[in-house]
Amino acid sequence: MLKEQTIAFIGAGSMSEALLRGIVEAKLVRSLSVVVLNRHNRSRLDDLKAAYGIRVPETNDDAERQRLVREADIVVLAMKPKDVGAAMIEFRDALRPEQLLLSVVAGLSIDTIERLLGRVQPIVRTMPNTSSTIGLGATGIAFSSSVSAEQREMALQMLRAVGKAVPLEEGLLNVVTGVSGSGPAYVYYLMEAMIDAGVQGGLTEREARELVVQTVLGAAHMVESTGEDPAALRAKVTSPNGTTFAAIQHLESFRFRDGLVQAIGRAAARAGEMGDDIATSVLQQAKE
Ligand SMILES: NC(=O)C1=CN([C@@H]2O[C@H](COP(=O)(O)OP(=O)(O)OC[C@H]3O[C@@H](n4cnc5c(N)ncnc54)[C@H](O)[C@@H]3O)[C@@H](O)[C@H]2O)C=CC1
Ligand SMILES: O=C(O)[C@@H]1CCC=N1
Repeated sequence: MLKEQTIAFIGAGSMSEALLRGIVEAKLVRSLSVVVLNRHNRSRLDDLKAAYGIRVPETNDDAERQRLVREADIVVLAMKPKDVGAAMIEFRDALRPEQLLLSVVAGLSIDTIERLLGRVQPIVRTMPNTSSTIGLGATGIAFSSSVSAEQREMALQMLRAVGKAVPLEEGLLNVVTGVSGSGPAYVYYLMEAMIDAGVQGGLTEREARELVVQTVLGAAHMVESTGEDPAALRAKVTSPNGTTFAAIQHLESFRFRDGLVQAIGRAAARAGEMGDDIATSVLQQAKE
């Protein structure tokens, strides 16, 4: 049961905050069973403690940080990919073989963690997105072979506290990174362009923003609540030789759809490259 677990977050950034807020507010855990560590920025920890009632280390003492990680049932890795090598080396000796490691780090593979630890370990590799902050995240989630059924359930509960979580083979997490991990940025990019167009046409920024936000919200809800394919819904907006038809034709002349498909492929490939870089640097640092 998640409620009886202690959870240590390594890294106090936006992804950690989204996840800890979700599990604390849903009362899936006792707030005092959650501890958050951060490399720098003590005031960030104090703010999280004040907001969610979680625990933070009392000192900046390395031994206390190690102890807090050692004592946890679940350890969440939530630092930037560039910092993961140093963090894994810092906490390697504190980690116990039965602890569940849950990573949100883009590219960090189960294999890299297990090679660094020199053993199999229950590991959950996830790829969430920033909409987790408001409970509307979309997360791909993969499990190492030694994750127990109970640990699997607890990890799913944690991620489902901040949105939807889809269990997948680990090999699919790079494409998930391209589709939904980075996905909010493509939608914001589209929204930026739609707002620009409205302003260029004479709307105020505020008017354009209000109309665009509602359009995007409405379109997402339409797909969800009707269960229809986006293509079928698009066809209903598109009158023969009308305005939408003209706009889509123009987008097609720029190969917009192909461009987006290729962009997502590029993001997925980049996730793979980042994973390779992390593996090289983590294993190199471990040898030094
Ligand atoms: N931003 C996004 O859209 C998404 C990010 N991610 C992944 O989430 C991870 C975290 O991202 P953010 O929360 O945006 O990062 P962030 O930079 O806001 O926070 C990371 C925190 O970790 C701390 N940290 C670094 N090394 C540490 C150590 N050894 N001990 C304790 N704390 C340490 C840093 O001081 C920093 O405060 C990244 O690996 C990223 O790939 C995953 C999905 C989506
Ligand atoms: O841009 C990045 O690398 C991270 C991973 C997914 C979203 N943001």
